[in-house]
Amino acid sequence: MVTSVHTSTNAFEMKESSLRARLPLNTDEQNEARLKLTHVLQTTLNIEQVLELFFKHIQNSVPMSGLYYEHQAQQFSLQVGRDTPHHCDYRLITPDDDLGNIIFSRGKRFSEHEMATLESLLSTLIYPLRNALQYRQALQTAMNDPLTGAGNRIALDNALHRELQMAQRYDQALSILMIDIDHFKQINDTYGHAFGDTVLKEMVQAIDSVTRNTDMTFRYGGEEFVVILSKTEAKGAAVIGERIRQYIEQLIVDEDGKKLQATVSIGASTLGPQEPVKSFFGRADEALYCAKRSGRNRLVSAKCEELVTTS
Ligand SMILES: Nc1nc2c(ncn2[C@@H]2O[C@H](COP(=O)(O)OP(=O)(O)OP(=O)(O)O)[C@@H](O)[C@H]2O)c(=O)[nH]1
Repeated sequence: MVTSVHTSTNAFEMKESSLRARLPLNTDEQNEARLKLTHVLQTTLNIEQVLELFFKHIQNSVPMSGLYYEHQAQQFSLQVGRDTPHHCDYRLITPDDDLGNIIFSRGKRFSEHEMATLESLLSTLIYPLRNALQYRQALQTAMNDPLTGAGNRIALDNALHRELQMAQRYDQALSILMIDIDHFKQINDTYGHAFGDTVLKEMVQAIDSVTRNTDMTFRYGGEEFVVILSKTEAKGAAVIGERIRQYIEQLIVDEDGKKLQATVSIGASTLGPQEPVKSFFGRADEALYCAKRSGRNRLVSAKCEELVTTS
């Protein structure tokens, strides 16, 4: 078992006065390293790339085996390199923002001088990191459905093309589930639009609670959702689809004294060899249509073959 040894836990604040106190001598070499790093980090807004570039370039000044970064509010974390027993961690704070935590690790202790050098180099990371976090947040806002938090249609389109390319390049299975709430118009008409919105939100939570973290949920239309199941064969898609159907069937949406048990119809499709995205998606849509036509509250495969029937 590897025991973690914390060399130091520090709050790194962007206050020049407190920073200067711990800086090592300002040699030309260090100034050059900081200047170079500043230029390199300005070349991208992608947060993964910013952290990878930072890790790569600080090796010349303070060699280490790994870097772990985490930003709780954005639910983002990244490990670059390997995690080893000795850690040195910093909370990155500016007067306006909390930029998360960064943990450096390696096989031997960090000396005081090395920590001072790290702090000096960290000052070059602050603004590129803040910009990358803001960019990531803006992208997420543009890609998410504001009501349910699920990915929106643009995100679905991007993810479908990306997953299809990956599946074809690495010869991996790929399936999708198209899920539609049954008689949703009637739910809205009977209980009101606000309650209908709550049902939509709870559907996404229900889908997310029974699928893996790597599965992705999107709101495709009003009351229609798509789940992308990477590395999943038809059999696996049937198991997950049926799990979602059963979970939702038993779920009671309860708000302001109104109670409802909704059901969903699901169409499943598994990617065929060399199949274009349009056909893959279209087959799931047809399967969903079959599920609706044959009585709702059921899961149907792309070939209109009912996988599980509810009596
Ligand atoms: N509350 C709410 N309703 C929405 C939203 N978007 C779409 N809808 C409603 O979803 C309903 C969809 O109705 P239909 O397409 O007829 O489908 P359905 O009633 O579910 O019937 P089946 O799918 O055949 O079971 C319409 O009444 C839309 O107004 C939304 O964001 N919130």
